Amino acid sequence: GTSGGPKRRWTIDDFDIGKPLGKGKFGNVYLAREKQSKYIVALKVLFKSQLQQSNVEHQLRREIEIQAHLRHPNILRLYGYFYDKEKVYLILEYAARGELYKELVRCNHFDERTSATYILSLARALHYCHTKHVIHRDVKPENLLVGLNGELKISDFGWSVHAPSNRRKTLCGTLDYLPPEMVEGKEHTTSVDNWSLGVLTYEFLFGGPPFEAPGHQETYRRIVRVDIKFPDKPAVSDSAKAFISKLLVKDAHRRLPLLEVQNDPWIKANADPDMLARGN
Ligand SMILES: Clc1ccc(CN2CCN(c3c(Br)cnc4[nH]c(-c5ccc(CN6CCOCC6)cc5)nc34)CC2)cc1
Repeated sequence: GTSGGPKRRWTIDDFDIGKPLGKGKFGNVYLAREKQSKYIVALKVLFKSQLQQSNVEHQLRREIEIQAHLRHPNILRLYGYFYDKEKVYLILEYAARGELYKELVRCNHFDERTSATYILSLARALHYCHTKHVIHRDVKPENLLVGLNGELKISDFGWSVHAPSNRRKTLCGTLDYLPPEMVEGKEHTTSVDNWSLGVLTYEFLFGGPPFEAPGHQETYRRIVRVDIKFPDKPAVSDSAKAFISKLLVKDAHRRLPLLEVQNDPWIKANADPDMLARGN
């Protein structure tokens, strides 16, 4: 593979380009194969013109800087990058089973065992990031990919920063995953990811985020009030709801620490150890 080898200068001619895996605002992601090693990768091709127009080059530089240094089974690897006159290319790990949110849309919601297994692996990956003072800040289904053995991979560190931070996350995307301190533009630290883990657990079990509302204003209000409502359908255990309530706490210091997630009764009763053993 391309693990830790000498930093060589890649060019597009080193790769056979395959089918597009998806299209985004700034470019596309292609299945690709490195010619010499025959290694399969995902090649994210970004247009410099688009990046400049949206003034996100600094964000891309941070994404590259952060993701290149992270090594964890549940974090999508960034093997390297290169650029030419018009484009920037990111050489990324290929996640064989694609984007998790498409799976969530397809089956509406996940069962408690699947959800607990995913959440425990994410807690481990986020704790690893936090030991390196990296906050992801954008943990949502769209940024989760599924590997060959069904293991989760956190991708897209475009919004990650070094803790602590008061860097405004220009609210272009959805507010749904942001904790009170971020929607209020206050200083925030690694515990924003603990909050997002609670939002994600809710979305896995109920099929949608907890503070969803028609407009930004209403979502904002529901977040800062921590206005959680558990619907009757689908039926979800009280211990799962108790787990969610330990993470969706307004006071950032009182959120369940990521290292404590593995000791939570709901997680212990539902997370699948083999799944986790397989480097998940
Ligand atoms: Cl610039 C930009 C362009 C597009 C996107 C949205 N996606 C971000 C994630 N991308 C992938 C990355 Br990065 C790494 N590995 C991947 N693997 C896949 C993938 C893998 C397999 C499939 C095929 N499906 C798998 C599930 O069953 C039905 C068939 C679809 C997508 N997409 C990615 C695909 C594109 C984000 C940013």
